[in-house]
Amino acid sequence: MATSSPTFSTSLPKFCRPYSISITSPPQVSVYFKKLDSSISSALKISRRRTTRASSMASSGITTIDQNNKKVVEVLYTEEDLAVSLAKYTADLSDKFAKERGAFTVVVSGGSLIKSLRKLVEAPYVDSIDWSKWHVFWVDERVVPKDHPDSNYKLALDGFLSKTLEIVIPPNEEMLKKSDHESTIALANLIPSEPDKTLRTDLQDVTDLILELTRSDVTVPIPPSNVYAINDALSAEDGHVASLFPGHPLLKENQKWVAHITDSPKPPPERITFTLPVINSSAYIALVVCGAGKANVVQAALGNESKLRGVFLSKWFHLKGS
Ligand SMILES: O=C1O[C@H](COP(=O)(O)O)[C@@H](O)[C@H](O)[C@H]1O
Repeated sequence: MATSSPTFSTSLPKFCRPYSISITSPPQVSVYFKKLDSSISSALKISRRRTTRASSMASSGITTIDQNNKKVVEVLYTEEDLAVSLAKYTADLSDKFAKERGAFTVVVSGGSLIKSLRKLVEAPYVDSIDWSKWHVFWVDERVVPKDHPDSNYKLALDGFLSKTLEIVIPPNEEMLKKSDHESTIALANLIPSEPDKTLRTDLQDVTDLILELTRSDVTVPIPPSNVYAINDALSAEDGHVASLFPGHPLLKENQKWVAHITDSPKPPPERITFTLPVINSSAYIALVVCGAGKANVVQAALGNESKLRGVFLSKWFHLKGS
């Protein structure tokens, strides 16, 4: 895993320029699903032909293994099992990064992922995880007030983060009232930094924030290699990741770290999002897919015509038959 600290200029860091990013190769997914719908099975044929190792059938579902003997795609049959597996995976990574780097930088999406992360704030993980090492970012945020039901920030705070740590989340009425682009960026990115573990509430463009973190001793550089990004995407209607929608020009953005979208096909129309090069510079990317309506997009994504253009997954959690 790379540990280099990039040199920054006022322009975009080198590793965000097209094709110069240090990224891991997309995992060779070896798939062997016994119980998939015929539509999904057919989409998996190419992968299956490439299978070099058999999958194992765990009590909770099917685990697939790549050529490096790493579990890549895990199909769970209940949402409960998915949440347990996701918690273990995340807790293990937290442990690894905390020990190796002294920090664990996590990027979360909104959506149903937050509910699926609930096991992390239950025993045994809530006590075993060193939460003080966590640095949490949002992969995308809707431009709405932070107390709005559509806010990914609020979703994660209510459903997950406020139940962890002894994080003191100072209510900041002024910030909560703001709905402008800048405040969304600032508040969408919370840093429970040591030692006070409080939320950062100053207005700051997220790019500057990342650059500051990158330069600081508090944590190791975010891109290219110490981030764990967890996405809940593949929405029924489109198959987006973060606020990057199939067919949208923003998918091709390769100069900015964070981009603004004003015509999101999924409401609300105005959002901010990490760009694909930044997402792909994560050391680990997990995709959590729940919901019957997502079957078609799963088929496309696991097949050759991926709608997740260019997202290199480390781990895919798929809830079967929901
Ligand atoms: O709009 C968004 O939706 C997705 C997924 O939502 P879900 O309802 O299908 O779970 C989420 O990944 C993203 O962060 C969010 O802004």
